[in-house]
Amino acid sequence: MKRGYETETSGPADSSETSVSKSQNLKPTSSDSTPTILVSEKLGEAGLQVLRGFGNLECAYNLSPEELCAKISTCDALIVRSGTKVTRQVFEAAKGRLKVVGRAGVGIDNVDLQAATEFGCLVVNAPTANTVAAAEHGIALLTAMSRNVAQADASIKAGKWLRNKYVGVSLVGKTLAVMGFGKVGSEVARRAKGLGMNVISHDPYAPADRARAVGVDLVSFEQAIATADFISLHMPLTPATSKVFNDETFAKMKKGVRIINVARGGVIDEDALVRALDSGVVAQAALDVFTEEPPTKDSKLVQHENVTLTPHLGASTKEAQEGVAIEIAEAVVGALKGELSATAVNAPMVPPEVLSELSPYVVLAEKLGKLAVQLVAGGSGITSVRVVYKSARDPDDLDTRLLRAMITKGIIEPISASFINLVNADFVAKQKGLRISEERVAVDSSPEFPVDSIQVQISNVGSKFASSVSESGSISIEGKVKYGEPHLTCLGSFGVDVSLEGNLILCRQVDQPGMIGQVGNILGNDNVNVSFMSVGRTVQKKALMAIGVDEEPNKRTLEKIGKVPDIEEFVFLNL
Ligand SMILES: NC(=O)C1=CN([C@@H]2O[C@H](COP(=O)(O)OP(=O)(O)OC[C@H]3O[C@@H](n4cnc5c(N)ncnc54)[C@H](O)[C@@H]3O)[C@@H](O)[C@H]2O)C=CC1
Ligand SMILES: O=C(O)C(=O)COP(=O)(O)O
Repeated sequence: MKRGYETETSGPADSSETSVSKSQNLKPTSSDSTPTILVSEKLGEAGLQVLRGFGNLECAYNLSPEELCAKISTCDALIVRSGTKVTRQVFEAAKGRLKVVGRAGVGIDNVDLQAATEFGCLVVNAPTANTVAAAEHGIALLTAMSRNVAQADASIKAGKWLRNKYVGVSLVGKTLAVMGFGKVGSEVARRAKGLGMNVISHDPYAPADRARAVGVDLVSFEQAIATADFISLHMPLTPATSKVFNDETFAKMKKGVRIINVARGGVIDEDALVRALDSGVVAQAALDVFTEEPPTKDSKLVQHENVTLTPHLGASTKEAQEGVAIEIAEAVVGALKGELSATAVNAPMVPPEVLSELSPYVVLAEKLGKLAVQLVAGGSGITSVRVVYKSARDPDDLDTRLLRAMITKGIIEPISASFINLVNADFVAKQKGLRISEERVAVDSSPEFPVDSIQVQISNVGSKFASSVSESGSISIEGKVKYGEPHLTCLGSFGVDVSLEGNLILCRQVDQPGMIGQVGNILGNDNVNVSFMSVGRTVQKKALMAIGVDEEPNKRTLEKIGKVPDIEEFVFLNL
């Protein structure tokens, strides 16, 4: 029982729904790396099948906030509808394990997106599969309200036959204002035109030609509310739309206006709506959504004779729920596989083709970040990073968000406990006072490749390997992708060619014979396997030796290298 209502054990029913136990573990939870996906509200079977095929699926409905918090640290993904509040406490309780929250529907106002972003948790939604269902429900409420269907039904069941009391109003020729001309709003408009209504719309972001194509004029907010006989709400709940229908705006409406809300309860000040209903400014309201769901049973709004109510059923058709379930299951599985989702809500969307092309550069970017930070004396105190992308492509053809995020990850992860991904990279960088500026330089190479080279410069810091400092005084490293693998190609003013993998010893020495042998002997004698060696020179008779080693040499071995005469400096780097 919630707020005095009887509720189901699961979400809104469809005819195949059976009673579901509070926690239905559909596959044994294992301690292996198979991801665990928690579904906290009723989801269509087709989506559950997709999830079962991928991970350990746990369906646990009607969890209290405390129960959700207790469970979440064992879950890699959480799938919700509108009934689960995914608060900051949930992300905190997840202790870093929760990688993705899937909202099986459109509105994400029940997910704390800021907290999700801070914790590096991706949020995806299913934005298209319930559009028609919501639009049809809007039309159902419009017609039911105008003909008093719900009230008349209740009265006849109460033994009354009231043919005069429930005389309705006609829709044809009336003006409907659609507030929010998005996916649902435009479908409502189309259907209302079919009913012979004159449809206008207010949406500050909708293109006028898209509205015109449906025969709808976009008008100002004031004009919409002042001229409409019916107002149907289809905008998201945001700080800008919260309680946008209030005493002041109700006062500007045509007396006797009728309001339908299939969007979010929070866009209406519900107390003001009761006042407007009582004064007759609003003749009727039909509401599918409420500020608090469920609303209190004895609230004036719920009990008002001129209000028709449904318990957030807009998306609840069999067809929509199957569609939404598949859409969200695929998005969540994709995210758990590390793919970027086309329906990400708190991360840049990178189309799959761009992602596959950038993949090797993503690895290079992270390695360069990781290498650069290890060259900083003390490893911290970094405030300013400059990234230069050399590319033959038009700047508009190069999406660097992913590369920047990976450089940030490479720089921050070795020096902090933060877990960084595409979702939270910019947030964490900002929080740590790290300013990352980017520059694109056009080069005359093949535009077949998105990037020719990436240079990472860290300024205003000391370096533990002076050779990495360029003439401008910044630590500077540059890398390229060669044969699909990341390579370091420039360090300070030294040109090098080193595969960026495993562990690396960099030594600067006087350019003379025998140096490679001496260092190689030390490593060999101490059982350190050398995977490659490469030497780069400068004109000043200086050489830079890069040695790849399979494992980290112990302190004594490194000391021996440092004592080799003519080795002027060296550094061990873990990539
Ligand atoms: N009752 C239910 O079960 C369902 C409710 N919804 C809700 O319906 C709403 C619309 O969903 P969709 O059409 O899929 O989203 P959408 O994103 O396609 O459309 C929303 C539209 O609202 C517009 N908008 C934003 N701020 C506005 C403002 N201040 N004034 C007027 N318009 C504004 C946007 O420009 C956009 O065109 C959402 O709140 C969603 O959560 C959606 C599906 C089912
Ligand atoms: O998709 C939306 O925004 C909805 O409001 C649908 O909510 P539901 O998934 O039915 O709880």
